[in-house]
Amino acid sequence: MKLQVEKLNLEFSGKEILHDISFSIQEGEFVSILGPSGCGKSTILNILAGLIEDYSGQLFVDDERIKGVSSHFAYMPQNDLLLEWRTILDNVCLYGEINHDKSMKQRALKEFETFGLSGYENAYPSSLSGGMRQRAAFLRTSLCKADILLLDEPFGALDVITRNDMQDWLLQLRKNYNRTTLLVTHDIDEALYLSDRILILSNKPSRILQEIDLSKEKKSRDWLFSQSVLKKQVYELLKGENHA
Ligand SMILES: Nc1ncnc2c1ncn2[C@@H]1O[C@H](COP(=O)(O)OP(=O)(O)OP(=O)(O)O)[C@@H](O)[C@H]1O
Repeated sequence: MKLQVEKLNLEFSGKEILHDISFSIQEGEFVSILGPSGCGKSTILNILAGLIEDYSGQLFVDDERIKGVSSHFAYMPQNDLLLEWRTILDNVCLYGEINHDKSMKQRALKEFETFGLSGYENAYPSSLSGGMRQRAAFLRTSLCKADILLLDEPFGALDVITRNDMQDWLLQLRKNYNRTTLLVTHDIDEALYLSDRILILSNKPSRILQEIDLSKEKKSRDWLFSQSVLKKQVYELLKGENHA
């Protein structure tokens, strides 16, 4: 499904946060929003998830206008929000339980191996590593029958090696799961490595400074290491914004 965002504007307490943000995401595309800290990245996801309603502008999914909470989106916030008293299987099936989706348990069990969680179906979150917890949270999000995944800094709290492993895993996963995804990150490497397209935001009031199309690139860690010119260009753009 295609997402179209038209002229999003938002103020918090009279302070302009978002200024005329417009972009679209095609079916199956993986798009990242990269921007300086506090520029409004999470706010954009919160608007899409229906958690903020007092914005101006319009949202369309396949030309249908949407407002408020919509079943088109599955949202994974920064914190994994796993419930410590529920097993991993019960955690990943939480939305299925709420929506009386009886098929979810079967669908979930089939995915444990792909998500690197085999054998942990009946374990509790406290026995999982940070990376495994994020994969469990990601499995819970992707089991939702939503068209578009909204990921807010999913690997932000992980150490650099685990974070890289998770990025490698997600890139692999994308080859089989062609889900339309909008990722928020402030990690340049992560955005370059995972995205078909990157939207770079300015400082507040944020607007789109630049779009980078990477859809034709063959991604690998070696490809990422060879992108020093592009990385420098993005870094200087963001650094200029931090000092603006
Ligand atoms: N509910 C709210 N009420 C008032 N101001 C808010 C609210 N939520 C966010 N803000 C402000 O809006 C701005 C954008 O916040 P947001 O969390 O979207 O930024 P971000 O780019 O995701 O930041 P970070 O990279 O640090 O996670 C910040 O200045 C923040 O303080």
